[in-house]
Amino acid sequence: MAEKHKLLEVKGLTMDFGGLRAVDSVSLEVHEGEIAALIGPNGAGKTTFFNCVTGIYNPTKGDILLHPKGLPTRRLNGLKPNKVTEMGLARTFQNIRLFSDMTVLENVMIGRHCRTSAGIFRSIIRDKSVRREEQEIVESSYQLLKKVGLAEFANEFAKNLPYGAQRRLEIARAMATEPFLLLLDEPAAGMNPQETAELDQLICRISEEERIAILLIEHDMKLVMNISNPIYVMEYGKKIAEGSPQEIKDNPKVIEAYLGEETEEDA
Ligand SMILES: Nc1ncnc2c1ncn2[C@@H]1O[C@H](COP(=O)(O)OP(=O)(O)OP(=O)(O)O)[C@@H](O)[C@H]1O
Repeated sequence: MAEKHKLLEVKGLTMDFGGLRAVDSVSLEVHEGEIAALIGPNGAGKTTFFNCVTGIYNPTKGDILLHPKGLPTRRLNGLKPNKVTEMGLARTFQNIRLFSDMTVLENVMIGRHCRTSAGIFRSIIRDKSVRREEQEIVESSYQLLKKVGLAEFANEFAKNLPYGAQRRLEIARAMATEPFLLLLDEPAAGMNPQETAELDQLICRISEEERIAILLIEHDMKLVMNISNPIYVMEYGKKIAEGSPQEIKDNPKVIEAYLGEETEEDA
């Protein structure tokens, strides 16, 4: 079988906050077609890892390499978050970051703007081509809302959506930037079992139909074990295991790390 194309390659990533080493020499890869997961107990360094990869922090050490298909490799270290997004890597946040007083549709349109050509001057004078581009943004944003099951709420204020729907809207906004790799930080947090089951399906659809590779941080073990492979496990900043769901379930180091932690599955 042909080797899958490597999209993200992180080598020896280390992030210090003063005397605290939050991420300690972590390496991982995400390949085309994969839904990969990064798990670990609270405070293991997972979100810090995402923040380094997406330009929020400049890591202390290590390399973050993006290998877009058919394009040269890019080193992401130190790039600003908007540059990382432009390169095809989008993310959602653990704490929902929507524009709550804007409509659901407008929130997605903001994501699309990173792919539009009109500069500020042309946007102000709104020439014909800008108006056409805007119409296209409305249409494609609406199509994305359909994909995540939120089309009927297009004109609702984002703040009025139920929690699970707000998380789906965040995913739609990230998809609007046309990524080939999507990082989801605890997408199921705060969701009820019904919403989590729908999210499970949505993530699989994004992977299969949109051909977007996914790396997700998640505490809901049922969701992780259902949909992701490979799974990477962190504890105290270090990667302690990687493998298939079965390998991770059977790994004594992982079992040890989670002892005493109440997982969502137990809850
Ligand atoms: N900006 C920061 N300044 C100082 N310390 C930080 C900062 N961000 C994170 N940390 C620390 O780094 C460690 C890792 O935190 P991080 O949020 O990455 O863990 P996590 O695995 O995502 O945890 P959780 O599952 O609870 O979200 C923690 O000890 C945290 O307090």
